Amino acid sequence: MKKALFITFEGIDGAGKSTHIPFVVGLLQQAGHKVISTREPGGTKLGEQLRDLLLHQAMHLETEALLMFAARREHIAQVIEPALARGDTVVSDRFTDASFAYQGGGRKLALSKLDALENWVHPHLQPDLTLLFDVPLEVARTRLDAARDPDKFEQEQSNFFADTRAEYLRRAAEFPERFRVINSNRAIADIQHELTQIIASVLAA
Ligand SMILES: Nc1ncnc2c1ncn2[C@@H]1O[C@H](COP(=O)(O)OP(=O)(O)OP(=O)(O)O)[C@@H](O)[C@H]1O
Ligand SMILES: Cc1cn([C@H]2C[C@H](O)[C@@H](COP(=O)(O)O)O2)c(=O)[nH]c1=O
Repeated sequence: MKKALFITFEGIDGAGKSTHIPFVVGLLQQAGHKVISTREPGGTKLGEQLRDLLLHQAMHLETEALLMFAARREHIAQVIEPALARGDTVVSDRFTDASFAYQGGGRKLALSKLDALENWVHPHLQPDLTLLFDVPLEVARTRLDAARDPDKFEQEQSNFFADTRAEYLRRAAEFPERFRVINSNRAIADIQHELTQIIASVLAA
């Protein structure tokens, strides 16, 4: 049986991560994995309701962090852990690194509070692989402007995204064994080529 993997996609809004999820899911399926594709905040009925609040309702930064982790608790219990226990591979569009990057880096919530929430909600669960799609802020902004109406996070100023991006890169340096930083300011075909190599090396390990 294939080893079940937990793979997360991260990056600032507009970095291009969601564009590549179907491609990576396809690579994993070709290798014989049954794949559950999901997202945060969300992934469950309650999580999607919380997502709607989180993306559209102003709130205290600690409320925001707590709701992110409440949605995550449900997501882990209802989707992620059962899938991994069945032997399925889970691909999630964002996970806890996003809380460190957005609530910690962007909003300046103390990282010790996020450590405490992480240790409470998933003390023994970490992604096997985190793909961090990295782009300069102005590239992400241009892509978002062309794509859709901005939600609460996407309306933030450039210093918020600079700090969010910096925290993502800091975590990538802290956890090099699971992070791969992908230069997402390239043609989609070039990024797919690199993703093919990364997934092949993870599957071969
Ligand atoms: N390499 C690329 N070159 C040009 N455009 C791209 C590239 N990657 C993605 N895009 C476009 O940028 C926009 C944002 O992409 P996408 O939705 O994948 O970003 P995201 O990182 O998932 O953002 P969010 O987190 O806000 O959902 C889309 O219109 C997409 O087609
Ligand atoms: C999991 C998580 C997400 N966020 C933010 C990041 C994005 O702005 C939105 C989700 O939108 P997407 O288009 O699906 O990427 O939520 C956050 O601030 N903290 C988190 O933990």
